[in-house]
Amino acid sequence: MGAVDVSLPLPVNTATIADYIRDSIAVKQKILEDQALQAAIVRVVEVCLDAFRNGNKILLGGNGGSAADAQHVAAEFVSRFEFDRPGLPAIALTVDTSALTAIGNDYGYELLFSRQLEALARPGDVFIGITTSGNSRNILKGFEACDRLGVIKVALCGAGGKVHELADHVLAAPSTHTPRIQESHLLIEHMICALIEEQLFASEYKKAKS
Ligand SMILES: O=C(CO)[C@@H](O)[C@H](O)[C@H](O)[C@H](O)COP(=O)(O)O
Ligand SMILES: [Zn+2]
Repeated sequence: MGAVDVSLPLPVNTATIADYIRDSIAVKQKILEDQALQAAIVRVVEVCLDAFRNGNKILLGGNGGSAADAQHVAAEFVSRFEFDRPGLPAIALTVDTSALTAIGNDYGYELLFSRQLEALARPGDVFIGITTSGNSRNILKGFEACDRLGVIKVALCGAGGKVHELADHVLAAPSTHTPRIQESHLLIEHMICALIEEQLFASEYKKAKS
């Protein structure tokens, strides 16, 4: 067998790469200029701080790339974000393959998050549902369950979708394009983690920043 040809069949289109970067920056620029969205981010931080201070927890759910986000954020709370400090209670409802396959198989994929919320959530907890379309049925059903359970509903979404009407707090990336929305979600998620860490652990924060 001859050497493997690892070159791409077509020349790499650097114009396309530049367009991707520009599009991503454009959505983030809109977030930079969107005072209402920034105020909503602060309100979500306050809601999460209240939950942690009252002994409650944060639960997160999402599909595909947003499932990865749910795990990413939960790990940042439970382990650490920017500096060492005690762990904070957060659970990604996307990680237990036995629960996910049992619920999907026995009750249906739509009930993936609502069933786990019914089992794990307590009044005063916060559910962050991450969905770029804003219409994923399992997230919508999750929010319906929150109403029955006294759980605060935060939607991390894009410009459209039914979650806008269902959630208590809507953090909408100003785009309808899934990858661009996901890139902005990561920015918003990291801002929320940073602000919560700073508020809860002010002296450790100051030490880490000095
Ligand atoms: O990561 C991506 C696309 O960038 C995909 O895996 C994407 O997350 C999946 O198609 C999801 O099922 C989309 O769900 P949603 O964001 O509309 O709730
Ligand atoms: Zn993706």
